[in-house]
This record gives sequence, C-alpha cells and structure tokens, in this order.
Amino acid sequence: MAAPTPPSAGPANPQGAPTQTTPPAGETLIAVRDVTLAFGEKVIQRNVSFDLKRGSIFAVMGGSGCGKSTLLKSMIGLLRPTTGQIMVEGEDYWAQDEQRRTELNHRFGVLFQSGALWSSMTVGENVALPLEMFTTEPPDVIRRLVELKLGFVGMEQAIDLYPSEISGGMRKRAGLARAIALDPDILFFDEPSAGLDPMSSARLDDLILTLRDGLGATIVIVSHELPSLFAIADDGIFLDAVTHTPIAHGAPRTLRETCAIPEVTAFMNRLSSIPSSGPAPGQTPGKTEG
Ligand SMILES: Nc1ncnc2c1ncn2[C@@H]1O[C@H](COP(=O)(O)OP(=O)(O)OP(=O)(O)O)[C@@H](O)[C@H]1O
Repeated sequence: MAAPTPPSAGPANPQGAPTQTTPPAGETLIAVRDVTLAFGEKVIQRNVSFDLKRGSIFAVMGGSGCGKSTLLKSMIGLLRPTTGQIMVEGEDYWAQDEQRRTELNHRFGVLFQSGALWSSMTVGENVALPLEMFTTEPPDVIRRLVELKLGFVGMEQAIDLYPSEISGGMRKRAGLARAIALDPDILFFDEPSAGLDPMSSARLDDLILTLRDGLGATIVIVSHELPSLFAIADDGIFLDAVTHTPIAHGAPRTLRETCAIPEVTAFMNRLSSIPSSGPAPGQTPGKTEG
C-alpha cells in the first residue's frame, strides 16, 4: 500500500506537479508522460504523468467533466493526445503505425459504463465477437471459450439471452466477459459500478480483484464509487477540472486519510462543498490554486 503524503507535498503548485504518495513498487507497464488532452482549443487536462504498475488497480478520479473518460480513451487508442507520450512497456503507443497499435490493442480489455453489448446479439454472441474477429479458432472452440468467460463472471446460464432480457448488473458482467475474451493483460473500466445496487457493485469489485489476483491483470478504473475505490484500488490520480491538471496521486484510501488539498478532501469524504481551510488528518494545511 502507498505511504502517506509527506507534509511538504501539500497543494498542487502552479507548475502542475501533483501531490504524490509513494506508488506501488514494481515494473511499469504503461508510462503516461506529460500528456495534454484537448479538443481543438479546449484543454481538458495537461501535465498528466503517471506510471501504471504491473498488477496494480489504478483509479482515475475527479469531479464530473474533469477528463477521466478522455484520459481513458487516450490510453486505449480512441483519442490521440495533443502532446506527450503513452508508453506501453517502453513503446510509444501513439508513435506506432495503425497495425502495431491494433496489435497493442489486443492487450487491452475495455468495459464501458453500459456494458456496451450489441442488442441484436445474444450474450454468447457478444462474447464470441472478439474471438471471431481476432482469432482463427473454430466455432466449437469459440463456444467453449465463451462458456468459460461467462462462467468466470457467473453468467453461463445467460448465454442465449439477449441484453434486453437481463438486468443492468448482468449486462455489466456480460460486458466484462467480452472484455476478457482475448485474455488481455490490461483492463480498463469506465464507471463499472454506475447504476448497480450495492451488492452487485461489491460482486463486481470481487470480480475485478479476482482478475488482478487470480489472472494477474493490471487494471485502470474510472469511477465515482468511493467505497469501491477504497476497497480495491492501490494507486491513482486525481484530475482537477479547474486547473485542468492532476493535483494528487496515490491510493484513494491514502488520499482520503492524508491528502490536504481541499478539492481532494471534499471528494474523498463526500463533502457538499470544498473546505476553505483546515488540514486533513496528520497533515499541514494545503490550498489548491486555481
Ligand atoms: N468529443 C468531444 N469534443 C469536445 N469536448 C469533449 C468531447 N468529449 C468530451 N468532451 C469534453 O471534455 C470534458 C471532459 O469529459 P470527460 O467525459 O472525459 O469527463 P469525465 O471526467 O469522464 O466526466 P464524468 O465523470 O461526468 O463522466 C468535458 O468538458 C466534455 O464536455
């Protein structure tokens, strides 16, 4: 687990260097380096740098509209950063040609908020789709793999049902089965718990932990679900919508307990407004400029 923020690393500074707790030890799988994300003239985030360590569960946090999904898109090949690099095991993702990027994409599994299943296809057909598109396995092997993936998420009984015939939580789990169809080693989750009841949400947390602990996946998760983040994430970054920069870096539970930046304190403790002063437990006061 990450160590507490040192007292000297209080507020975000004008240069945009975030408060940083010690990240988990281990090998860097993806290095995000000084990335700026913009739509035309509109800068969403700049100076985004962090290391995604192999085997970690990394949370992308921040208020609505700060750019969490945009950052995720830049990491999965859907949005080219305006500047900066996203290095996948030392390889500059966005400097590669399309063919190489497609190869790298096969290492990524993505679960979008809704599950993003094709409504005209059964659950089984949805999970089979990436296997049919990107492997040469015969139909009987694909069927077996689909059963295995659905079994992993506890959905084997829904293989012949359509998305409209299953609940939101089941659609998420089916989406997860599809995301892991090609055995990716890096999984990206965009608001996986949104709309789920607390038990379904906890069950999804367990699945995410199993993917990490049992299958060795590395996981990036965009979420507002604080109980989930405190339970499963061991590193993360907090994006600020005002300064358009990351203002804190560390495990969500560590940031909750030790971060003195008012915006982060408010978010992590579900406060209705940003505290004007006062330190977080064990910290000197910090003030975020912006
Ligand atoms: N294609 C686009 N063109 C222009 N602006 C965009 C585009 N996509 C997103 N944005 C803007 O980028 C900003 C960040 O959006 P994003 O969806 O990444 O935020 P978020 O932190 O994921 O928000 P939320 O928590 O509400 O889902 C928003 O102001 C949004 O309007």
